[in-house]
Amino acid sequence: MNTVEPSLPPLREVIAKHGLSASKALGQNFLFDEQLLDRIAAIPGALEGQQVLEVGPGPGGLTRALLRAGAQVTAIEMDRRCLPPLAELEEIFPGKLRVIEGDAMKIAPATLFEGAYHIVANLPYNVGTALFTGWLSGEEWPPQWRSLTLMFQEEVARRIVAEPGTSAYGRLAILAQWRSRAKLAMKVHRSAFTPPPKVMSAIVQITPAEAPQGVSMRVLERVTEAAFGQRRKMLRQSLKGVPGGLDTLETLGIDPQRRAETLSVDEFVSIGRVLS
Ligand SMILES: C[S@@+](CC[C@H](N)C(=O)[O-])C[C@H]1O[C@@H](n2cnc3c(N)ncnc32)[C@H](O)[C@@H]1O
Repeated sequence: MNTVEPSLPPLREVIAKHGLSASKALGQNFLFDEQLLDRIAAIPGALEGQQVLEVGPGPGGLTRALLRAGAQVTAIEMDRRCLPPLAELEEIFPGKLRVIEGDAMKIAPATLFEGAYHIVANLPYNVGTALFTGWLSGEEWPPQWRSLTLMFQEEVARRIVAEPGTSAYGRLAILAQWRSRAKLAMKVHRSAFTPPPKVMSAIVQITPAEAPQGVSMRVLERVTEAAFGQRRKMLRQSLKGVPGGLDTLETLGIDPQRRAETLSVDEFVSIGRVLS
């Protein structure tokens, strides 16, 4: 890792110099603690020479940590006010940072890279879950990305890594776990952010695993949508509207009196396989 980088001003100075008052509408909560940022940048593993997509670099705190780790960073930022501080970072790390002004919701990462890349982001909360589900929903598997390291509100992070039988377990857990490994990598206290959000945050790390054979994403989504759409109801009620749903439970020997949250990810995959 490059531990010494030329004359990087403290992030608080960067914010002051460029008048970057945090915009609530853009979900801006900035991280200034460089040690914390370095620890976040270390979660994906060695990044030396690796391509990284960062969504929402803001004034560039996480960006500089990724650059220090030796990554080749592409950053998508919507707020034009953040472009000058990011341009300064480009000068300090020549050829290592590409900044794209735009809405990450409208840019397919695959169009930005040849070959593998990692995604690392302190996500804007208003679009975080939508971006995340988009990255996990592609038909192509393994995807072009090698890992996702993403900051969420802790409650959302817990839903992503949730286990069956818990109230947090639902569609997000199944989406994140049926062909990936998902783990809670770090909790981040609200006081680490400026301004501090109302709730705690946590970082999840996702790495692709082997996709189970014979199951389509679309069918699995239909089943989990129906099952968790009425999560308090028994499966015999909630899966009524899914053609072949009740027969599939019988075929697989799954008790129709069970509720969605008691089914393991593998059981959902088995249902999806029969219906696919
Ligand atoms: C929570 S802040 C994180 C800032 C910085 N990475 C940090 O950790 O201090 C989220 C950032 O995402 C940007 N942003 C919000 N919506 C976006 C979108 N749709 N596409 C790209 N960037 C977006 C915001 O302007 C903001 O800079």
